[in-house]
Amino acid sequence: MSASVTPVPLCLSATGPLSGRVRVPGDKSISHRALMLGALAVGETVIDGLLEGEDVHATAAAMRAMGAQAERSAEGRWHVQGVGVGGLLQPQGALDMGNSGTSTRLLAGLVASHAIRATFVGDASLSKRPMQRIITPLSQMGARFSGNGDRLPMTVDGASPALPIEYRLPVASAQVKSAVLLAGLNTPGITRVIESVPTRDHSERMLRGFGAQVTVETLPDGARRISVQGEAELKPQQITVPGDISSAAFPLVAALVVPGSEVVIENVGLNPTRTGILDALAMLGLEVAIESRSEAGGEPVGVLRVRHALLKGGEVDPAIAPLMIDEYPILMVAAAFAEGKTVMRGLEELRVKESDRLAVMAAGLVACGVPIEELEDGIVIQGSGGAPVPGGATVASHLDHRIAMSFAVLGLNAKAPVVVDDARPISTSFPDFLPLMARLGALPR
Ligand SMILES: O=C(O)C1=C[C@@H](OP(=O)(O)O)[C@@H](O)[C@H](O)C1
Ligand SMILES: C=C(OP(=O)(O)O)C(=O)O
Repeated sequence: MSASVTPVPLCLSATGPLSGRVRVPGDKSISHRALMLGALAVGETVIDGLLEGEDVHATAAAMRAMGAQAERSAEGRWHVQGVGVGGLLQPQGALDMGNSGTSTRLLAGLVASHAIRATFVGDASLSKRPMQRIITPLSQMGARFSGNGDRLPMTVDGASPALPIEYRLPVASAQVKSAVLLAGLNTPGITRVIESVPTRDHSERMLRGFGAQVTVETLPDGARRISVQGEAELKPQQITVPGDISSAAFPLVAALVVPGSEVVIENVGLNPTRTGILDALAMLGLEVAIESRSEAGGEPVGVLRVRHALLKGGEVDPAIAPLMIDEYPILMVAAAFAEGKTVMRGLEELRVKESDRLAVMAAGLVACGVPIEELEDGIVIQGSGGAPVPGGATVASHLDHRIAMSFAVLGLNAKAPVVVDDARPISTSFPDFLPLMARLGALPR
């Protein structure tokens, strides 16, 4: 999916203080969902602030291939003409999901309850990621899967009518929860998902916003049961996508680790199911200041101000993992500069992201001279106490945007430059990462 077919290395080295005010691009999770639900509504949904990263483009292309229209107008506003729940058409070719797990798993849910067949393909990273987690519940709803076991390429034959199920998530995963809820939209009766641990709730919020009947109950054991009434009629919406806290985390940690820095980050989505990174930093002694809170697209938004600070090592409560799952790589970079040891556990899910983020971060940190111990489900990092880390290594990004951006940030306070072997994956989620960092004063060499 990337424009260039050869790796594009990126070299970052120690910089002076970072300063300025920046605005992060639209939230990736919310952008995918806005396109999908817009494509299932009857009429035109208008979206402002959509993330224009490769992952979201993969979703837009898939919705077009299944009959919806999704176009960007000159001023950057997206217009989606939906086909209505039940109206998705058989795509003519394979759906190319690129690097995007969210596109694949949520769209498989949509296809699962339509009388169509779709084949999903992806890049080398996505083709290694497990799909059994969606195959199990969607098969119970009547969809049939064939292809390559629980890996892509994967063909889904949707069921019509699909069967409503009640499904308890065996792993904390918003993608699996959303796949089942989206399948439930075109399923007669009520489809229910139970999650013992809360995960990002953008699907629930946006389904309600589009007029679907969604209820959330707390069960006696504390789990949440989310129910969606099937054969829903979705009403088109006007959506403003808030900025992505997962993207904001990179300039935030950059300001934290580069001496003398002070950075303001605008338009940061602060949905409580996404703000675990702020809680983790607070556990390590840093309260990030939140200024002027507002709301966008049914989600809380705020302005973050962060200054250089010395974190204190400690234990990050594993219970917050689902609320910051994508921010662990950059939190590990923050921990590399803390005073003392930081322990992060409960992170098995990191092993099945765009790369095995535990192994890849561990290898990159070791290469950059940061003492670590990799655990089965986590990592222990010995911080430098604020001093520059040695650096002076080339780190492999393994087609993983968050790994590439994390090591770019590490390079900003390293004795010798840090090279990321391939920066192309950054455009899956944060195409403007380098220009934004440059505006703050961090220029690649
Ligand atoms: O639902 C979503 O939009 C996402 C859920 C998370 O994945 P899991 O559900 O696999 O934890 C997260 O890692 C991913 O970046 C986006
Ligand atoms: C895990 C991620 O995304 P996805 O699962 O959509 O590939 C991510 O963005 O960090």
